[in-house]
Amino acid sequence: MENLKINISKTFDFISEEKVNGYKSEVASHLKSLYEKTGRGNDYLGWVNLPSSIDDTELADIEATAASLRSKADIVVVVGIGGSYLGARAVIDALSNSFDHLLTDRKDPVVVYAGQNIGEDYTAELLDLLKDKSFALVVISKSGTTTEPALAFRLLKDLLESKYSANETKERIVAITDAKKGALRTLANQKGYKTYVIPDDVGGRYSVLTPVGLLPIAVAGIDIRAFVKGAQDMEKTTAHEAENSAAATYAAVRNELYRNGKGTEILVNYQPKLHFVAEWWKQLYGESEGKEHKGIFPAAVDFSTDLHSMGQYIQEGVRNIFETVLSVNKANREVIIPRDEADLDGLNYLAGKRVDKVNKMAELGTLLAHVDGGVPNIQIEIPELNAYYIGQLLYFFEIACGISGYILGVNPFDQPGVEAYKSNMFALLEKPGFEEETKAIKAKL
Ligand SMILES: O=P(O)(O)OC[C@H]1O[C@](O)(CO)[C@@H](O)[C@@H]1O
Repeated sequence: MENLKINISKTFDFISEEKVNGYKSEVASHLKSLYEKTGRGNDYLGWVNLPSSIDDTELADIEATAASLRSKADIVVVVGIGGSYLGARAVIDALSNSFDHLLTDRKDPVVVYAGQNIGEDYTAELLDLLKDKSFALVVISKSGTTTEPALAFRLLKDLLESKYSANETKERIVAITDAKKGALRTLANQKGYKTYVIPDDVGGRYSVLTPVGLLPIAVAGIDIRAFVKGAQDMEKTTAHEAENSAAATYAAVRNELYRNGKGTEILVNYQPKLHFVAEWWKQLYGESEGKEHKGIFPAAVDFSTDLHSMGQYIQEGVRNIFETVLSVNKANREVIIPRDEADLDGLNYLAGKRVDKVNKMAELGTLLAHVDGGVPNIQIEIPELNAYYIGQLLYFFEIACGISGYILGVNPFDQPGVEAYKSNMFALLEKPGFEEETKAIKAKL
């Protein structure tokens, strides 16, 4: 198997190669602090060795639970938000048929999501859908107290309980949460649900290689062993190549771009299946680096779709952006463009070529146009879209994020800023214990 590669040559019109190389000793020392767990936020570094520490028993247990849910349910609802949702969705969407939910001759249950928003219509429509369907729940919350998934879980659990016996309901719920703390842990223990533990030292956005990601991914019928193997190989390669690794290069180059006025990074894909990899990446980098009034703003686009909406801005708007392109070498499927006698659409010059050829030329043409327009470009080359390379990619981004956050000079493993909206929401909802905040916030209205 190959490794994914990084190409930063198209940044050197904007920053100096020498300067990027100058980060090497700093990167080496940050990698050392990650491996030795001595840097800032070191009580949340359990993810660093997750790939190499997952054992066969754990994988087999997850596979058995997934098999049981798959045999019972036509729809499995994954309830969670943020890091308790995005990793699973990123991998499942990247590796599933684009029209998965419409396939009728299926052997895998349809995976749908809840608790990642508080939309009442979304909730009502989901409850309507599930009423007459055989479904199961995987509820995921590290804290066990996050409002969005707790609310969705209460409603979905009620529906399950109204359809099935207490014992059958129990068989259809799996909870993934803290070993001891939180409302979800208390409930799961009381009801006797099958549970998995999110280790104390693994934060939500770094948890895709724990049962948080692995169980839903296995439920979707994806080979979690290949996914883990990809991450393991990336863990080994990064440790071995250290400051010369793809992760080290990515961390260095994006910080050098940031120091040169490029405060927004746009993650670009040309495969719509990667949309949720970008959503996962946005949380990873946004929550890790956006603090102390610092940090690159992580944005994302799906090309060529968004070339017809965002392309103008990227080409000619404020020059504070750079792009990181997820470039997939080889499409998994082949579609040949047919010849047409009349050629009224003028497409015969493409006859006999693959659709992927057009996509690749759109990618290359865009890269050159954007660089010419003043947008530095980083390319991450992924040999093909499969579980192994997605495993490599996600671990690559995680370790690069740890290094990058340390270069930036922040703690990449906390997220204190997320509490502000929660506190306001609780005050406005008059949650017990928030009486003072309620008074204060009402005075502002
Ligand atoms: O797993 P939990 O505790 O429900 O948290 C979900 C998400 O919410 C956050 O804690 C932010 O509120 C994220 O960091 C996390 O990924």
